[in-house]
Order: sequence, then C-alpha cells, then structure tokens
Amino acid sequence: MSPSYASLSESIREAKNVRIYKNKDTAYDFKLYPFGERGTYIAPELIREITHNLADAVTEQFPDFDYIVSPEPGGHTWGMLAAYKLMKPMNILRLSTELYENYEVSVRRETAYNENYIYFDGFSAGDRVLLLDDVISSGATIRCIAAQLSVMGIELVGVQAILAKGEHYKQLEADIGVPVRFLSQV
Ligand SMILES: O=P(O)(O)OC[C@H]1O[C@H](OP(=O)(O)OP(=O)(O)O)[C@H](O)[C@@H]1O
Ligand SMILES: Nc1ncnc2[nH]cnc12
Repeated sequence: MSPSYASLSESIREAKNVRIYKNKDTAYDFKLYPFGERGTYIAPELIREITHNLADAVTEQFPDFDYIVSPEPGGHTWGMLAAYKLMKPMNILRLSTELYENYEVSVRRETAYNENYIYFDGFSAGDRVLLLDDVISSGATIRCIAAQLSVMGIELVGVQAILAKGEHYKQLEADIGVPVRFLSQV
C-alpha cells in the first residue's frame, strides 16, 4: 500500500512563519512545523503517520544498520519513535551553546539561524549507523555530524529526514556519499 502523507502535508501547509534573528543584521524566515518546533501542538494522528512512514522508509531504504543516531531536540524525538517501531537501539547527540572543554567529542555547528556544539559519546569504531533528523535545510547539521562520525570510524549507511527544505540535500548527498531520503519536500 502506498504511504499516506495527509496529516504531514497539512501540517507543512499550515505551519506559521516566524522571523528569527541570528544577529541584528541577519533575519531568517523560520517555519513552526508541529513535528519539529517548540511551542507547537502535535496531534496523535500526525505522530502516528510520521512514525509509521519513517519506519517504513527506513526498512525499505536502509535495511541493514546497527542503530539510529539523532541530534536533540528536533531529531531525537522522531529517532526515538522510529527506533522503538523498528526495535533498534539509538544514540542521541546532545547539543549545547556552551563549549565544554575536555568533555566528550564535539563539533561546532552553524546553521542559517543558530550556532552551537554537538556532543558525541557512546560510539565504537566500526559501528554502522543511520542518521535521522526532522528537517534538512542548509545541510550543515547532517554534514558536520557525518564528518565527525567518519573521524570516529563510524560507517554512515544513510540519512532519513521528515522534511527537506529546498535542494541543498542534493549537494549534501554528493558530499557525504550516502543516500539522503525524506518523507516530504518544500
Ligand atoms: O540543514 P540545517 O540547516 O542544518 O538545518 C537542519 C537542522 O535545523 C533544525 O535544528 P535546530 O537547530 O533548529 O534545532 P531544533 O532541533 O530545535 O529544530 C533541525 O532539527 C535540524 O537539525
Ligand atoms: N523549521 C524550519 N523552518 C525553516 N528552516 C529550517 N531549517 C531547519 N528547520 C527549519
């Protein structure tokens, strides 16, 4: 049976736009997608639809990996639901605006509207992982996570997202050398 994206499509269509400022000169138009952003209401039907579709897409595209890796806070809620549905373990990447020196492995991430550090722990060289996030926009988040996984000797089998914004995912896919898949695109 072909997947239904009715609730997801509606939530994307209806998402409110807010303007956020990285600094006083740089404004960014940001969408309050209910599946990704704080302060939004998410209906159980949408949770179910996204979770089922993520799990089905991963099963079809990426049948063989050890565990799911997702950054908090937008990615790991969905990583966790997909992991539960697929009965796979997961590793949650923690984020902070603070750089904790001598504390775990970190990479600096800069997107169109924010800057912070992503912390890595609990990985072993040779692990085969699937990266799952809610939104791919500039691709900076996935790109820097993939680079750090590679440094640690982790094999990335692919990337699964809920939503791709624009066409940046194509360059991302070419750069990281694994399939980048998503349920919907704006
Ligand atoms: O492709 P990119 O330009 O890197 O954007 C994608 C990232 O942006 C969002 O994270 P954000 O920092 O907004 O935190 P969030 O998880 O609270 O949404 C989203 O969860 C992705 O991780
Ligand atoms: N919710 C969002 N709206 C617009 N761009 C984004 N990039 C990452 N998350 C986004």
